[in-house]
Amino acid sequence: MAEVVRSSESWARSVPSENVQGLAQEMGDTCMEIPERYVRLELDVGVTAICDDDDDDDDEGGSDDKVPIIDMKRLLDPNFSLEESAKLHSACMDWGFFQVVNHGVSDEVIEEIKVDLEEFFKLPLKEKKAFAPLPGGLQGYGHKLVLNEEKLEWQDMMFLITQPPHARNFTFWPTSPPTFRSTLDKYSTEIKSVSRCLFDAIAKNLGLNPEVLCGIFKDHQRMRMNYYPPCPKANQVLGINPHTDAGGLTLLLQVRDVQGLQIKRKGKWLPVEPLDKALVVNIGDALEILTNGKYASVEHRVMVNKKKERLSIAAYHSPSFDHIIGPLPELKQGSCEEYYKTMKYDKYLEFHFIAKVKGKNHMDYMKLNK
Ligand SMILES: O=C(O)CCC(=O)C(=O)O
Ligand SMILES: [Fe+2]
Repeated sequence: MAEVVRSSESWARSVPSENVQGLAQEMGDTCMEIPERYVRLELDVGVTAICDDDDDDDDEGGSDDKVPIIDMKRLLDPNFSLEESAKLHSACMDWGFFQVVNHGVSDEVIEEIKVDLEEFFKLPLKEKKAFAPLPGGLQGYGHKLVLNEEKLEWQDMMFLITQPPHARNFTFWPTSPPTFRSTLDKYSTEIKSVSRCLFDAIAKNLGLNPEVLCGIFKDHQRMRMNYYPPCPKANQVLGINPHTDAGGLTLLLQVRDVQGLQIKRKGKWLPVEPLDKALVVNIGDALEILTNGKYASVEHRVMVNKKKERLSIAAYHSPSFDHIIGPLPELKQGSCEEYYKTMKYDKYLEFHFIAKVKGKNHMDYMKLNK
């Protein structure tokens, strides 16, 4: 096993990971078994909730097995915004996940980023390795954060800090493939403005000054580009382990119409159906803490497909490392108790990434009286 590289960011450790794309190819060519380090005998695929396309529940409000859909055009239209904001509020409280349509990211940019991403993962390994992180760095192709899982994840990924000014400080950025880089620039800027709109609407729903949330989440955007090769024994591996996202809001684009993302809902795993051009949005731990638990970060994982590859891009919007995270004073007024500890975000991250945790257990540590 590769040696752990301690990054310049105190909370993060990353290890060079195996090239899973190559491994999957080799398995296809030789009919070899899945290496033991990937096999999850305990995988509870049996409890996966069924997503029934034919049920009569309407998407507008009632369905309990489909992630709510928020229409951003309606959210911004004075004639419909009250109604759509209420939908957003209940999605944040009851689901922690929703899909956003009419989000304003242009079709052109979405198409470009999808194509560039597919092209990148198609490159020969040698070329992709040119984008491996420098020693101690986190950004680039092939390394992964260590989450203390003994079993490996069935995926390759590239991790980038995309939002200036921080992006400028990192070595990967100036060396990224030029077309990819300009597409990412456009995509990250457009995604950033979608996240601003959402933070704004969320702040209004919580009775906060919009500047409060936009201020906290204004300049940290990271992207994780995920490539999940097919696996003949797809039910025995995991593309990504059950986890919650650490930050405020994650905006995810699923590149192809291949199901894989599942969220924990009422004790079961529920698939999130890919919806053309929609962004899947979820609440992260920092927003759960800031809202004093009113909005919850929800555990999710990724299953892989037997035959098809799957790609996604997750854009995380997080507080800066030295930001103090705790329940916002405005949300603990009156009789409301304070349920979470207050600490610097990097201290929290250290715990999120380094503690021996699984799924969402680490949030227990953040709760008071535990
Ligand atoms: O690929 C996906 O659908 C989800 C990825 C994810 O959860 C993440 O990158 O944090
Ligand atoms: Fe995630």
